[in-house]
Amino acid sequence: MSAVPAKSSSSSRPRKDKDDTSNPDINLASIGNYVFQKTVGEGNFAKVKLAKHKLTGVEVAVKIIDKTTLDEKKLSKLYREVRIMKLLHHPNIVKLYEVIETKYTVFLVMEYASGGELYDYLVVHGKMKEKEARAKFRQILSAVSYCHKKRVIHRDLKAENLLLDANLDIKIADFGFSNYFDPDSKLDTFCGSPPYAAPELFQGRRYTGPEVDIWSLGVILYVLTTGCLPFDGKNLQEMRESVCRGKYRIPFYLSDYCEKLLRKFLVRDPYKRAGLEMLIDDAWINEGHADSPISTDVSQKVEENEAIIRLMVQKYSLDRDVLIQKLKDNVYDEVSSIYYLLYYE
Ligand SMILES: CC1(C)C(=O)N([C@H]2C=Cc3c(O)cccc32)c2nc(Nc3ccccc3)ncc21
Repeated sequence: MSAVPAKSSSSSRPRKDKDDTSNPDINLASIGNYVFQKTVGEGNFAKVKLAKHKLTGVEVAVKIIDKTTLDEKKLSKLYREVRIMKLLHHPNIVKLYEVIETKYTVFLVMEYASGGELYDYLVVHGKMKEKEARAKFRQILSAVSYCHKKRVIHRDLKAENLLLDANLDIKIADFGFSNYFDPDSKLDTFCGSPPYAAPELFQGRRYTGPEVDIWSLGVILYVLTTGCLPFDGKNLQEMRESVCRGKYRIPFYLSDYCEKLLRKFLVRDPYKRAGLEMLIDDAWINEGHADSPISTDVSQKVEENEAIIRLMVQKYSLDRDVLIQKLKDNVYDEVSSIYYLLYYE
């Protein structure tokens, strides 16, 4: 039971040829105030490099997107991802510090989660005891309900997209499939990775939004506590049948409260599936946390920190009013990024 499942790819995208050198930005050693160190990840349309901010020394992760490989649709999805990242300020969601755009490339300067993927953590350490799974799951739940309160759905929640920072706190990454939702209308794009996808997505049904993230949260809870996927299959057809049948094994070692919680998440009928507001006072979620309910409106909205502003004005001879106005306007440039890096450090 403890064999952690194989990585799930969110959707098959054509690999672009590696050696196209039409984009002069792709192999830069630095960009803006950031010096690249090593490659942390490579996707089909983006490369992520570890970098260091020259002025503050803070380590960041820079997502480098080669615009020349994107068509109109993908480009608008990229700008939507950036708009959504600018909206989200939560301790368990990776932060966006700065956006640098050239003719060919977009550089998203973001928080670096040095602990890597929760997926890899499970491969190394095996399933978690319920106490540890609860601590992680509470952070995930807090971040996802914060997104839903902002009318944002992630749509690709999975162990591979849950990163860990140096303190092993959760940092939700990769909002590439995220979107806004309207409680009174339906979305119909099939997103996410099959083992974590809700039955209605396999059935091509339209959905409101939050309910598909909630299904994925149920799968994540199962993976955290058992180290296995609840639904599996040799191919997409088998996976689809397994998810739509909705039957999964409950290992003997799972507590009753944990089993009851799984049953609230993994409900095939999206209209019967629990909403996050109901789950916040679930018995398993609150075991040992009676005095500290999950705070869902944890907005780390950046307030003006006088000490940091004064330090920046003196050390980098920046104009105080210009800096404060940038923070008010939610700007993500080389000046405001110094503030964010010092503020969140
Ligand atoms: C910018 C951002 C948010 C991002 O896009 N990635 C990529 C890159 C690799 C990867 C992945 O393996 C899974 C999800 C996201 C990602 C990041 N990876 C990290 N740390 C890390 C450290 C060791 C191994 C994997 C990830 N910190 C921040 C980011």
